[in-house]
Amino acid sequence: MTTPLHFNAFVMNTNSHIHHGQWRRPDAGQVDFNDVRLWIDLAKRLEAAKFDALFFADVTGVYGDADADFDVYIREGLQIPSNDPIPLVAALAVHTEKIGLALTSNVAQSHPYQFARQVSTLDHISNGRIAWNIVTGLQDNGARNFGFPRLTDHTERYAWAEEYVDVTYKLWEGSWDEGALLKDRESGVFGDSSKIHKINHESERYSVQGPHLPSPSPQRTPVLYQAGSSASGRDFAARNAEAVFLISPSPELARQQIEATRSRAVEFGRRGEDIKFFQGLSFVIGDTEEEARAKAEEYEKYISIEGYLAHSALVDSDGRVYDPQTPLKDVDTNTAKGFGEWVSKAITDREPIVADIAVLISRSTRLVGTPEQIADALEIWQAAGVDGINVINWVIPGSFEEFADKVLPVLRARGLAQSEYGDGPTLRDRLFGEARVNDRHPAAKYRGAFAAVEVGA
Ligand SMILES: Cc1cc2nc3c(=O)[nH]c(=O)nc-3n(C[C@H](O)[C@H](O)[C@H](O)COP(=O)(O)O)c2cc1C
Repeated sequence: MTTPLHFNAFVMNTNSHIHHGQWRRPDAGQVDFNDVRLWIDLAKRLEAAKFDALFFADVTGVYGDADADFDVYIREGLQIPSNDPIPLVAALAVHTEKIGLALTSNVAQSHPYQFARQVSTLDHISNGRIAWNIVTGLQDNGARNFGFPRLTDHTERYAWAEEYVDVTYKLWEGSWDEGALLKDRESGVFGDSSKIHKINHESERYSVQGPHLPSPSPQRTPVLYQAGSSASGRDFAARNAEAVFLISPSPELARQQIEATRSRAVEFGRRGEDIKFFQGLSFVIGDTEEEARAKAEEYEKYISIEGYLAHSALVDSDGRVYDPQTPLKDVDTNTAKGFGEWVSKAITDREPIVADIAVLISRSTRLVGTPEQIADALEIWQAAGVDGINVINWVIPGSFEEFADKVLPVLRARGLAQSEYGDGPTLRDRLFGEARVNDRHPAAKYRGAFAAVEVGA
């Protein structure tokens, strides 16, 4: 039997998120991202199309060298200006009923006590539809905005994330026992203090006494997303993630990453199927192949070479984005060496230039074709182990509308997309068949763990 794929709409509360330059198109609604009505309208459309979730990426500063100027980012509207997804998700929660709402939050940007409280509040407001994309940052500027001299060392960032999630797991899973909230008007007892516990957490960075202020929300722990690809990132995912976000250049490479992460998860006492993998893809859809190709060419006219280079931090030693015409052999960058090697392999009939990198990035996870051809390609991704797709947009809302109107019906006919939301009120119910993290997840060990600790101890 065919299993339906899951579909998320991948967005950011900004003008230019992934496909830089497209905001100049006349149908690009994302220029009005400050207007909450854009997002409410999008969330409703996605829910009508039975998308699993609306997924918000986020950053804590600008890309590139923290000491360089940032005029490229401003000119392009490239993730600046950008708004915080958390209050936006609250607004979307009250205008929708079923769709999951995923937000990104960096461990450096807020204290875990405060963050855990915000998430519990959102999970209450949405009746259990919140997911958290756990990130550790990619920007020196993003670190400096929170009082750190630079981005913390890579391995250390993941150690920090482990410490951070540990605090939140204790608050979400351990601080309140089941049945602690009584709301008993007769007896005049609102909560049962014998079932509510301080967590007395002490670690290198955090000291948190507790108890958690909110009462348990439908999911308690939100659905946990993560996107690390390095060895330490993968270990973190194998231990903690319930969904992993990939931008793999091919199904075969996705398969390798999925298998490696799943077998690592088993070493940590979890099961391979405890983690779902979402590949990021963008789509150019035509009624015929020719129409799709023509549309792809039209999108390419709007591509901002400089935008892609700036986003991928292809900058010189002074932190400046390279001139697009620079021969690749003259590039000396610390930041994006992998891209150079990739382009040199792809372009062999002439001298590759910096602009080639941008074009290749824009095409790397793009599927161009008829709805049938796209469905065929998605079957290949699914066969590689992918459970879902994060649909990356060119324009909002058009890219999602087109996908919903043209591709989803074909996928449904093949059993590859859901026609209705699954049972259960929460996002986790619909992904995993239960509202709470399963017993193999590290958060689960805190259930009841503080019950023996005397109140006030
Ligand atoms: C599809 C995808 C989406 C991501 N979204 C964000 C994001 O919204 N904010 C962020 O700070 N980092 C984001 N990242 C970066 C990851 O959190 C992570 O730092 C990056 O993949 C490098 O992984 P590594 O640290 O294991 O090498 C994203 C990465 C991928 C692949």
